[in-house]
Amino acid sequence: MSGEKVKVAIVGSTGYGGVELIRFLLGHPEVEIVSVISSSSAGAPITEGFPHLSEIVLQNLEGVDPKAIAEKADVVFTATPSGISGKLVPELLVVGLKVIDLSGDFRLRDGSVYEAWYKHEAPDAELLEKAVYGLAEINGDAAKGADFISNPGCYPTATLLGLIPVLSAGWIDPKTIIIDAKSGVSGAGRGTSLMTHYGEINENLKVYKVNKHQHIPEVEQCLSLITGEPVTVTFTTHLTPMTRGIMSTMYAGLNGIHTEEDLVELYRQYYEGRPFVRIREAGKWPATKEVFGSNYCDIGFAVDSRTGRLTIISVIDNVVKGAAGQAIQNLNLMMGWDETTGLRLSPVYP
Ligand SMILES: NC(=O)C1=CN([C@@H]2O[C@H](COP(=O)(O)OP(=O)(O)OC[C@H]3O[C@@H](n4cnc5c(N)ncnc54)[C@H](OP(=O)(O)O)[C@@H]3O)[C@@H](O)[C@H]2O)C=CC1
Ligand SMILES: CC(=O)N[C@@H](CCC(=O)OP(=O)(O)O)C(=O)O
Repeated sequence: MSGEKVKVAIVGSTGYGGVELIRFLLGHPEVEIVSVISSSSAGAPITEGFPHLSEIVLQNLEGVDPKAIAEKADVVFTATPSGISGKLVPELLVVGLKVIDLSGDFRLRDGSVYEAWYKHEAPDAELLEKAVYGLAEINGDAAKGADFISNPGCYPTATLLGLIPVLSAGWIDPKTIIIDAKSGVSGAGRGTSLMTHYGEINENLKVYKVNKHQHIPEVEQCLSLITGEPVTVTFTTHLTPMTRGIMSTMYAGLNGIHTEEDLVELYRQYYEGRPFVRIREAGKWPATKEVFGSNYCDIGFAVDSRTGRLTIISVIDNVVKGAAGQAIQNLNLMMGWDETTGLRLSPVYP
């Protein structure tokens, strides 16, 4: 790159994913943010809605104009809702931008599956084929040099990182997988709703989208690629009264006898050289606070020799590893940089 910084733009910069991209990219040594984009507040300083960025981000918000973005930027992040990205991304690719999309629009290979679960018209099959699914620890090689990456969903990131090593090893029966996942309210984005406002979620725990969550086909698509045959899962999502964090607790029947120590060794080997996945020692389980504000995914295990079942606990910060952090990890892979560049922040504690 001859010492020049790569120029990045962010569409959806006024959402939770977009603002978190700004926070991390400000500390990234290889990039410069050249444009923060909003479809509804173009012309206003970003600090009007986000005073915490006062005297840090000086630009005004700009409108969504692919040609104008291409004149300034090399890479664009689309932190936009599903249904919007599907229409916008083709316009950004055609003007020569590299794109990293945070929405669900390009994660599913089969457009008819997307339409069934997301209830939007699917993007062109050619683009669905072209999009590299950016689960960095699993598919990082495909991201290297790519010009279009589809960032995984928040729940699938925690869930797949937790399940793939043991499924690849053949130690669990894929027919028995049950996933019980919980998210903080920022997973629903910045918009207000009856689901997430204080009086509704404070001191409350809610189950939602049972057997209907749009991340079910994404998890099944990836697990089926691992086993080579269709895998279906029971996947139940919960909303918890916290701002950030996902805990995915997964259950499956074990094939044969494997101890917690065996699992720790299997996972440490599988993720060797992948600094953002941390495996707890046997008998220790991670908590969401231990990854808060960071790009880590922490995983722990419990084997129940009485029932022959394995429990896997995987935690991430949904806004970081589940969205903006992983998107930057994908930028690093795309550009051939060390995957940790700009992401070496320890979790915020307490
Ligand atoms: N929050 C999370 O934990 C995660 C989110 N995601 C995905 O990332 C994406 C962004 O999520 P999040 O930041 O939480 O969502 P938010 O609702 O907080 O933000 C979305 C942003 O998109 C912008 N937007 C809306 N309509 C348009 C449009 N027509 N054209 C351009 N921009 C538009 C809005 O900004 P404005 O009105 O200023 O244009 C808004 O700020 C979503 O697809 C989400 O599913 C994925 C993983 C985790
Ligand atoms: C707490 C909460 O509401 N979380 C959201 C996650 C949304 C998301 O990541 O949606 P995409 O698939 O479009 O990326 C949900 O469960 O729908």
